[in-house]
Amino acid sequence: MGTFKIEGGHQLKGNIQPQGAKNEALQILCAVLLTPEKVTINNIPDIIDINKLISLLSNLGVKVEKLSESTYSFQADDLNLEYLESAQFKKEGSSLRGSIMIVGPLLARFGKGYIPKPGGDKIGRRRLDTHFEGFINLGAKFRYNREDYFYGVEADKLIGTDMLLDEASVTGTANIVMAAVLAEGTTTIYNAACEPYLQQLCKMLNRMGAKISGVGSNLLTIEGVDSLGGTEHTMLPDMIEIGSWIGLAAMTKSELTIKNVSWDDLGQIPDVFRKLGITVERKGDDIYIPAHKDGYQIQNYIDGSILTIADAPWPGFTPDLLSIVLVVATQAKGEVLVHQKMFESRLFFVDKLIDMGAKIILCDPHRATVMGHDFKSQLKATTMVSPDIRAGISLLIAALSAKGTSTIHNIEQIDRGYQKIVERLQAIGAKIERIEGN
Ligand SMILES: CC(=O)N[C@H]1[C@@H](OP(=O)(O)OP(=O)(O)OC[C@H]2O[C@@H](n3ccc(=O)[nH]c3=O)[C@H](O)[C@@H]2O)O[C@H](CO)[C@@H](O)[C@@H]1O
Ligand SMILES: C=C(OP(=O)(O)O)C(=O)O
Repeated sequence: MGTFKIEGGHQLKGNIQPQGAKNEALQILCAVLLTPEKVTINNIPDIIDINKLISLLSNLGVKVEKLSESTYSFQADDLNLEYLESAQFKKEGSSLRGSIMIVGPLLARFGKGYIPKPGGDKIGRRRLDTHFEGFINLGAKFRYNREDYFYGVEADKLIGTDMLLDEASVTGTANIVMAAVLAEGTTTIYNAACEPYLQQLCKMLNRMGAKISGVGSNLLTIEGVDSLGGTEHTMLPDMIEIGSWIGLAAMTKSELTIKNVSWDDLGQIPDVFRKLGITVERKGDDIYIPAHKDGYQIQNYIDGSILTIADAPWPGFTPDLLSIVLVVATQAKGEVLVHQKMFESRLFFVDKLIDMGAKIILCDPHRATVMGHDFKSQLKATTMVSPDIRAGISLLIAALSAKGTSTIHNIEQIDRGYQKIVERLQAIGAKIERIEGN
């Protein structure tokens, strides 16, 4: 288990370039299974989850070529489908969440898709019903082996149909879209997730020859085609990383420029941080955060009532940034209620922040009220264990703002989503070190 040692209380300064988006990359990499032709992908983040998915694709027989640090080509022209029934696949497929999205493409192209219960963050219940109901609607037969948590779908052919998803699941929509593009006839998917990463997937599939309309809305219409061809695709910058760096700048009172953020794809993210009193300035396609020497003040609602920040499916605010909002609020002036609606186990890390001196009341598993210190009291350094990827980065931000030296264990949880984090933070002046192998 790796560890970070962090000396907090230092101001940072400079530019930071966000990595390619993890959650987009997971969708896009699975889409290479839809064609025997070559697909070239740029801006792939070098993080644990993505490297695991690339290795899984390679074990499945996809020819993978690394063309530069962040560009790879993939060619799925001679797959080894027996791998799907191997013990190795059961182990590798269950070690990340994104692997679930190989099922749709495999089902569409080869008539069968299998997956062990996927991993990902232990942040509450994460059901897969939406995915499999979608495949069943397209005509697939479903089986689930409860003993080894193994899911399977099979179909001689998929037939387009109209469906209304029971929830706007992000990976569920991506999976169903990737199955429907090769189905016979037309599929409509209502209550589809429509976040920028899904839009990116649909645009890429259209470039490969798919016929998807309604991209960006919650009603997708997909006219099935017989086959898809190769393409080139570039990942957007990671919006969760961008939000993390906004939080980092505010809490360490640092002047930071976040480069090439693709502003128009950030939705509510800049405004939510502005509601916490943080100045988020647009400079071309960069975000400029000035040093908040006098702190930042949380806005109330017009009627004077306390601000609530809650998640919702896109274009609502992403649940993946609520842990960061929460940690940033601990040093704001004012109060905020953070309401994590989607996941029931994502707020328990506040115990650690409370140990560090933050004023937080965990109202129930979904809601926490934060009373900011307005920098009148600094957080105290401590030793902690990162429970999940976003709590991990939030604790790291807390440690960088705290007085003294903190230690964070289980940093694999951070490494699975943040590329070369030590080097990038050191480059803007952070005192952070990686201690391997303890
Ligand atoms: C690999 C990947 O892309 N992971 C992201 C993806 O996970 P993932 O695709 O697994 O998440 P889903 O969109 O399926 O939903 C996650 C959870 O929220 C609940 N839910 C979902 C939709 C809804 O309208 N209401 C609702 O309550 C679901 O029951 C589920 O428990 O989307 C999540 C929600 O943005 C993000 O946290 C994850 O980082
Ligand atoms: C929850 C997340 O990831 P995953 O779905 O891979 O667990 C996340 O990226 O915040």
